[in-house]
Amino acid sequence: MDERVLLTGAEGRVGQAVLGGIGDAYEWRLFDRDPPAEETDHEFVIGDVTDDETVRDAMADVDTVVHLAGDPRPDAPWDSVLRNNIDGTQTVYEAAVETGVDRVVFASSNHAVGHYETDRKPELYRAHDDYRLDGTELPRPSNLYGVSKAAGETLGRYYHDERGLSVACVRIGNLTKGHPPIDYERGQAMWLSYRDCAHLFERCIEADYGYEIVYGISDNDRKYYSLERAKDVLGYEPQDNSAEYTNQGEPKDDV
Ligand SMILES: NC(=O)C1=CN([C@@H]2O[C@H](COP(=O)(O)OP(=O)(O)OC[C@H]3O[C@@H](n4cnc5c(N)ncnc54)[C@H](O)[C@@H]3O)[C@@H](O)[C@H]2O)C=CC1
Ligand SMILES: O=C1O[C@H](COP(=O)(O)O)[C@@H](O)[C@H](O)[C@H]1O
Repeated sequence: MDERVLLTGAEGRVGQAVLGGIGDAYEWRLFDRDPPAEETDHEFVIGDVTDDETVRDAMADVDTVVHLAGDPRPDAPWDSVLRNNIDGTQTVYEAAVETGVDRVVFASSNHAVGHYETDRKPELYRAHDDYRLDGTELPRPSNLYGVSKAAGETLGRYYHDERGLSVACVRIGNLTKGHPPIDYERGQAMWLSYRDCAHLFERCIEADYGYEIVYGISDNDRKYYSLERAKDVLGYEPQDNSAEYTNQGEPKDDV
């Protein structure tokens, strides 16, 4: 509870999953350009992540930044990802080193490596296929949004190597609440449940590391992302598996 954590993009889906699971575990300062939709007990800063002064001020006395704010749309246009994702992320890293923050956890995406799927789909989405990406591969973005996420990872590498910041980049799969994506093989292979999401970000706040790229998915039978690095370095222990649900999202126990 002594650890003070700044959460950018707190009002979004990932932010709500994190706060729903580990909202009581830390002293949070929430940050979003939108005001809170519901009353919150946590400190809340309304601001834009491209505004360096507001971002620096929000980092006062902060130990860790969980940086989620950005445009999450796979089809987002260049001007939006350039501003919200690339400029915003550089602003966050720079403010972190200037204010003495220990670590930044960056929300990267499956779309940073989407083109590894091109010649392997749909087979790699299936449980019998043992092809795995493990985080050591070069980016192969599927869109300009994925390019912006690869840029965020590279900025993190620079701020770690040159400025000594600890950085964990989580290539998040497909976060959905309650059950895996319906009728969508790709989404089921990279499903991240809400509780596994909260637990993974808790591990990113707690573990010791220099610079890491890990995959953020549940322990799905169908997976094509390795979870070894997240388990070994962060101590990630996922609880959920999309194979426990039907293609329509019903728990198999109930069917
Ligand atoms: N939801 C998912 O399955 C995945 C999400 N991600 C990444 O996780 C992060 C969060 O995604 P979601 O919660 O799904 O998106 P979301 O759209 O639900 O939430 C994003 C939040 O960031 C805020 N925001 C956007 N631009 C901002 C700016 N310039 N300054 C301040 N606040 C800003 C928005 O107001 C919103 O509350 C994003 O960076 C996204 O790229 C990555 C892979 C999968
Ligand atoms: O990065 C993201 O990825 C997920 C999954 O991508 P999809 O193309 O299979 O839907 C997406 O839902 C999310 O909005 C995005 O931020």
